[in-house]
Amino acid sequence: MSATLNLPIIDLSSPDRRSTATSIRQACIEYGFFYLVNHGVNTEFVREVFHHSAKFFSLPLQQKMELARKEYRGYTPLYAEALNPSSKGDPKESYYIGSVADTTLVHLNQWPSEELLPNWRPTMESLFWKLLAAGKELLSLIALSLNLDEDYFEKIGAVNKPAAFLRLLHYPGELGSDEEICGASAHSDYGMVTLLVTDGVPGLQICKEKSRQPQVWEDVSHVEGALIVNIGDLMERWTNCLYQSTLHRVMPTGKERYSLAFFLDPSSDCVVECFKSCCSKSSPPRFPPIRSGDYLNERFKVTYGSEKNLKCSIQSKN
Ligand SMILES: O=C(O)CCC(=O)C(=O)O
Ligand SMILES: [Fe+2]
Repeated sequence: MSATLNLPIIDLSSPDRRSTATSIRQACIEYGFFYLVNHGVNTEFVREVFHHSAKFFSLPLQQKMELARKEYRGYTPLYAEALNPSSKGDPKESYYIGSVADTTLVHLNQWPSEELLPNWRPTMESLFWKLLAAGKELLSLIALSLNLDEDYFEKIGAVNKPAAFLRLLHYPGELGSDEEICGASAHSDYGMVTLLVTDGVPGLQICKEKSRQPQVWEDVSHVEGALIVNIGDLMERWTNCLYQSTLHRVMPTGKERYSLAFFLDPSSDCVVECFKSCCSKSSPPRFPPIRSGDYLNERFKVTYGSEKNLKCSIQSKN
């Protein structure tokens, strides 16, 4: 049995931005995870999105494979992805939608036809825009929490062409509850922040101290109407490990589960180097500066193996 955490709840629309920023700082230092409420993505709409997601995943495999992932966009079948590269592949299927905000790459997205799944594409595009808006608003508070100007991520070019991805996930329930098989194996996310929408079925767990052995896993419960936010590896590098990109996984419970993960990553040309407010003489930068696109490319390659056209899929062409 794992303990259940009481993660902090952050109110995105609170007028007291200073105090919200202070709570974000505490949450990111202690957990690297928190709940986000009043984020502008309403519960009714989320229900509709899950309905559309379930419709797609219930199509015959052959039909789903017609939209098989290319350029990191489209359908990924069961076991095709290993979030932990030493695992045999995760028992989940997913569907990736690349940034609809990036005019140079938006054409790479694949969509089921309107005849097959009416209103599917506009619903997913609408979710994308809503999560992008919430994510950008959150980033301004994260900047404040690091004693930076609210528009700092804009100023350094991190969000002008964000390499955002929306991933629809489906964990089939019938695969059993073998302790050894995770729905999503232990991993940290790669980029800035992830906004996660869950359907109420449990399974998500975090390990607060990744280097501690044996690892201690704690359950993250679903809070109706809240998004679950977690810090990614590039944010950890930016903050010199002040903010944790926490290890997490999804354990099977025997129940079918759906989730929606929105990865908000920096524009590929943005150079990620330790924020001045996060290093000092006694605490020098732990990581060399790195171009976001190069870093993400490497991480994608390890997770998905060598995928053709990997480079052009996540690097914007200027
Ligand atoms: O499905 C979930 O709850 C988590 C998914 C996740 O961690 C990921 O896709 O990176
Ligand atoms: Fe994740």
